[in-house]
Amino acid sequence: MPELVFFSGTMDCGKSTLALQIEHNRSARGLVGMILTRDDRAGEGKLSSRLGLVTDAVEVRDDQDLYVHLVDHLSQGGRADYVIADEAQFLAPGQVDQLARVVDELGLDVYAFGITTDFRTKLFPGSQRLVELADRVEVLQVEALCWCGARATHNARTIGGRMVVEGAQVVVGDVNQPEDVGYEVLCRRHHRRRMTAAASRAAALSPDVLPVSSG
Ligand SMILES: Nc1ncnc2c1ncn2[C@@H]1O[C@H](COP(=O)(O)OP(=O)(O)O)[C@@H](O)[C@H]1O
Ligand SMILES: Cc1cn([C@H]2C[C@H](O)[C@@H](COP(=O)(O)O)O2)c(=O)[nH]c1=O
Repeated sequence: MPELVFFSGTMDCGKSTLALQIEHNRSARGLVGMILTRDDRAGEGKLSSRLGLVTDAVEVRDDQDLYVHLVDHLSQGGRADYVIADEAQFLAPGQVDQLARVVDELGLDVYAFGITTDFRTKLFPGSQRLVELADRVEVLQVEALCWCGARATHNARTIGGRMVVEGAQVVVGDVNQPEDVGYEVLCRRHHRRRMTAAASRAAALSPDVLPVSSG
């Protein structure tokens, strides 16, 4: 049975790498994928991984009907044996419904990849709809780690190196960007305490935590 699968995790946990591996393994067996993405850091119409791999993709527009896109493609003689949708958190909920229709009515597997929650720990609308509709939600096995060594479960946004909890939901960016808008993955405990790696280092160096001299 064809499936809608949502591969989810924090930023930097290997989602795009897995998307590219699925694409590689299937195309090596002669299958043809329709690769969709939105706002990849590598630029328009790209699906890229931090391991350096990149492939061309269809850049999804705000108002694009993904079911109609697939039907048009197939009816014009194009081929699509499966669909990969990266950065799926940026899809509109209606576009996730259209992907479910691609599975049910066109009989194609759809593999969607994305982060579940934003820097405020709130669900992205597209991810919420994927959790609601997916046949399976898979959490990636290669866990990203918080600076403390615990499994990273949340995404923090930093501006000029300081963690923020207010702002626009969507700001394209990367981890390890302390000068600008950046992101850092944290465990829930340290996300709640707004304790990034830099903040923990600063706290360790603070005179407040040095031993008090008895002399
Ligand atoms: N230099 C490196 N050597 C080995 N693995 C790396 C290196 N750089 C990044 N990675 C791996 O790539 C992962 C990020 O992959 P990517 O597909 O870009 O993540 P995502 O799409 O989830 O944000 C990291 O968690 C790490 O496992
Ligand atoms: C947490 C969070 C992330 N984003 C953006 C930042 C990146 O451009 C993508 C995630 O990409 P990745 O391949 O999973 O690393 O999402 C955002 O816009 N808002 C957020 O709250």
